[in-house]
Amino acid sequence: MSVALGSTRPLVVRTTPVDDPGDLFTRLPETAPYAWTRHGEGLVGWGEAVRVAVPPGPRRFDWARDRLSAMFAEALVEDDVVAPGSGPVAFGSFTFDPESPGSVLVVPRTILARRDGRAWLTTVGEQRLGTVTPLRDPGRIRYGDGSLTAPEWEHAVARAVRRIRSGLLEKTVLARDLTATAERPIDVRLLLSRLARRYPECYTFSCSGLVGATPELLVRRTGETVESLVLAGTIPRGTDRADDMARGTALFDSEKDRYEHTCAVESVREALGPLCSELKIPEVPELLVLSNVQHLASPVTGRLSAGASVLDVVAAMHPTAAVGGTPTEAALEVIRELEGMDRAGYAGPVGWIDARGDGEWGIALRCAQIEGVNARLFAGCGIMGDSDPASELAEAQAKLRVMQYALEG
Ligand SMILES: C=C(O[C@H]1C=CC=C(C(=O)O)[C@@H]1O)C(=O)O
Repeated sequence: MSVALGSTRPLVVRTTPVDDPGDLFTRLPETAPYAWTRHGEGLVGWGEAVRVAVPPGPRRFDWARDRLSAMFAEALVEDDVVAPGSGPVAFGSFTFDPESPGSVLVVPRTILARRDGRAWLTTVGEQRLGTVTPLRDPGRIRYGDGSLTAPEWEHAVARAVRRIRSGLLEKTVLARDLTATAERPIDVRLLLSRLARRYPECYTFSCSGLVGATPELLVRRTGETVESLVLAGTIPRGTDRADDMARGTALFDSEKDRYEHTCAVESVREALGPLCSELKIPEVPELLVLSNVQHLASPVTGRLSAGASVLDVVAAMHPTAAVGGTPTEAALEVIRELEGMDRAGYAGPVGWIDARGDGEWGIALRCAQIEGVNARLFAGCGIMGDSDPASELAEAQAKLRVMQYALEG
């Protein structure tokens, strides 16, 4: 099923260079902003020229690719920039579970981009300048439990640990949700600005109400080159520099975290290997230090052997063991049974694709689904046979603080 807003005639797309627009978020109108940025660069969009509801099912990525290829192939495009992200672009968010509804692709009416010293504006159809209103504060935020209370979630972690120890699987990832209610409608632009300022290393995203700052790049495709940043293994930040360094070292030396990380790296190797003629994965991870936590991180690069689009690569990679587990099917079964919730877009792929098949997709972590005054926040942790439920809860709380900060400032 697909729903096209506006005309079903070919899209008329025009991309022109523009002067450096500065902070991209200051150009966004309040209604339905789209974003994918890091270190002040990337794409923001607004208005909806086309919205496509992707039907659930195991072939949803292929369906989405075919639908977009057909739409982009018949578009009338004038592109004076010709760079990844110029010409027609769709933002997208896919649910974690292929059987859950809610996966969506949107071609914004206007996209403003800034990258490598260049900036450009893409318009689809008639140009309508969105009115930029001042950012609005949502007022006091009240939090509530999501599907499980904290003790219930610890209990679920303990059950997962028992399953792992019984030999049914090696690793799973359990997530929890929190609800938040604001006094006034939540202005997504305010969340984006706060997230980008505090988490410049992360990819700040907004797509159809799913808003967050993820450190985990699932895949960037630029022509034949693919890049990914595999994360798994986490420790909260320390209280001072010495404590921070000690924790970083402990994370690096932790057998549990190193093995958890290896599972995630191997799942990426398995997924990318068949698509690539060349794949470089470092033997030893590095530390990624964020404002709230530190992660074990492995930057991966590869050369695509056949003309796979970024969505084909996403299809092959999702779900990695950083958000699913090892082996995948057994881990997903444990998640379905123990989490007691639908993850919706959390831990699913989020990002953008252009008509050349280039694009950037992250794993939607450190995020919330926003609707009016309501938000649903998510965070999860890799669970191993020696996981301690209380430490996993503390880690989940540290991850939830990203969106709590975005809401409260
Ligand atoms: C599942 C999440 O994080 C994943 C990514 C990085 C580190 C993780 C960990 O150490 O557990 C998780 O695998 C989340 O942030 O909700």
